Amino acid sequence: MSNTFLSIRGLNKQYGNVVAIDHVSLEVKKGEFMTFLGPSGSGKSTTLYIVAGFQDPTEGQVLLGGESLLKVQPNRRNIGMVFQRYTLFPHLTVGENVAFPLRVRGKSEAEIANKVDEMLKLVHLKGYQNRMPSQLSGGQQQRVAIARALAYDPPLLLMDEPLSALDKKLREELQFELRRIHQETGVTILYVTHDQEEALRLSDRIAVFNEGRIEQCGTGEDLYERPETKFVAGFIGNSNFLPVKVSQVAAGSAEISFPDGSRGSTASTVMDLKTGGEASLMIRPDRLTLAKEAGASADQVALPVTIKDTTFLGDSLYFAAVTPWNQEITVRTPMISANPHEFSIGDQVFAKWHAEKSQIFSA
Ligand SMILES: Nc1ncnc2c1ncn2[C@@H]1O[C@H](COP(=O)(O)OP(=O)(O)OP(=O)(O)O)[C@@H](O)[C@H]1O
Repeated sequence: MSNTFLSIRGLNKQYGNVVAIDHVSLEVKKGEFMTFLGPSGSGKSTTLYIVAGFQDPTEGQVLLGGESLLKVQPNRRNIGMVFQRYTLFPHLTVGENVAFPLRVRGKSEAEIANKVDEMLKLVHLKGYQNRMPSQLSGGQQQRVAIARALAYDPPLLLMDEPLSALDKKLREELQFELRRIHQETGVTILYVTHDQEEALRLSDRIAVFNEGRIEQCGTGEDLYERPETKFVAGFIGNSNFLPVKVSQVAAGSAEISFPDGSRGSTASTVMDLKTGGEASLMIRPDRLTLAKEAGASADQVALPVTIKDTTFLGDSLYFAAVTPWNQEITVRTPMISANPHEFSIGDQVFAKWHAEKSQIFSA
């Protein structure tokens, strides 16, 4: 890729017998907001810390602008960093905190004053210059940390769960701010989170980590609409996984049967799908509709279900329904196309979906 800015190649890190990351490779473009998303212990922080220089890889290479980063001392890497916990100097004012990296780099007083002003404006904390960190809310402290990290115009900003210590409302506010700051500065960001909603809101692309590997890297839409593994399908968005038997495989489609004998098809296949084999069919709750009659068009699948619960969620209706083999599945219907009183608990109805809206994975 010619416009690659940061290149992570075959990174491997072992702590004794523990493999923290296993041949992680990734190309990041200049100005991109790239998020590492994955469960606890999946290797996100280890990868970030190797880029930062806090850890050395057992194997692999990291290039920034085509030059190896691994040979450069951490304090010379010119990379901005923001962590989960507020890491401001408690004895310095807000202004002095932001000025700190500039002082270390020997900038002139005039330059420092200008930059501190500009940065506090950027994070919407104009006028807070003389406050002490202890006089700020958690969200404000993180804004100062962001201002400090960006003060010397680093080409790369690393953020390790920077919003996870904040309550939901503040977190959402800062997510919005971060997007704006990213757009205004054009800085390349590597961001670590285990919150999929946060990842979807912020990122240009998301690398999904699982057990030390990147399972898939793509836009939020790629990951939601075209997950390549069952793990990604389950980790991004909500999903129903139905056990199926494969009765026929053709190019780009498969005939399947469900445990109650009902038949259907799916417009997706995976490499190791075999006729007669077991597989898992994934359908998003928002791709399912409920109907009183079975009548389905040729490209639709209709499964008999019994409604177990209905919930009004304001913008949508949520149903829990039980299949003939006693599996609970969920259906989500936007209010705009729903009549809240059409279905009741105990109703025997049909859950329908279009074959191309489902995806099959080896079981
Ligand atoms: N210093 C260490 N010594 C031994 N094992 C470690 C060390 N640091 C990390 N590990 C292990 O490496 C694996 C990856 O950890 P890492 O912190 O990168 O995951 P993570 O995805 O960032 O998780 P979290 O979201 O909990 O921070 C885990 O199994 C962890 O226990």
